[in-house]
Amino acid sequence: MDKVLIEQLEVSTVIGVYEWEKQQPQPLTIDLAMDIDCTAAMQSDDLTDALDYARVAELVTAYCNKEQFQLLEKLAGELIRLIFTEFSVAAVKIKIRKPQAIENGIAAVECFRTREQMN
Ligand SMILES: Nc1nc2c(c(=O)[nH]1)N=C([C@H](O)[C@@H](O)CO)CN2
Repeated sequence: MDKVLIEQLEVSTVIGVYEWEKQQPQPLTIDLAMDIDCTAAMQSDDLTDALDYARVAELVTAYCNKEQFQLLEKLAGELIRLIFTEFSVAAVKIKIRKPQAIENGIAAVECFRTREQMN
């Protein structure tokens, strides 16, 4: 299966289980890999036949700006659901890094779901 990727998308959102984390947004970095058949775009050279990664990035960024969750897992699941709702992709892999979570490393969550798994 072909994939359209977005790597190291920087967003800001209110996320965390502790009270101090709920007071202000913090940075996250998101990688997305979306399974989609690129045959039509290969042949036509037309953006309307492609998954427009710029639109996906805008949607994900706007969603993170307005929503608030405790867990990275919840945000990952909601972003996967949003992408399936808005775009004709067959599967989504998402990795969300939370650089400020731990002092001596980078915490992250990675999730993969097919469209069927989310139904
Ligand atoms: N698996 C997870 N573990 C933790 C999360 C999370 O979202 N998923 N979140 C926290 C806290 O919010 C932490 O980031 C504060 O430093 C702890 N563990």
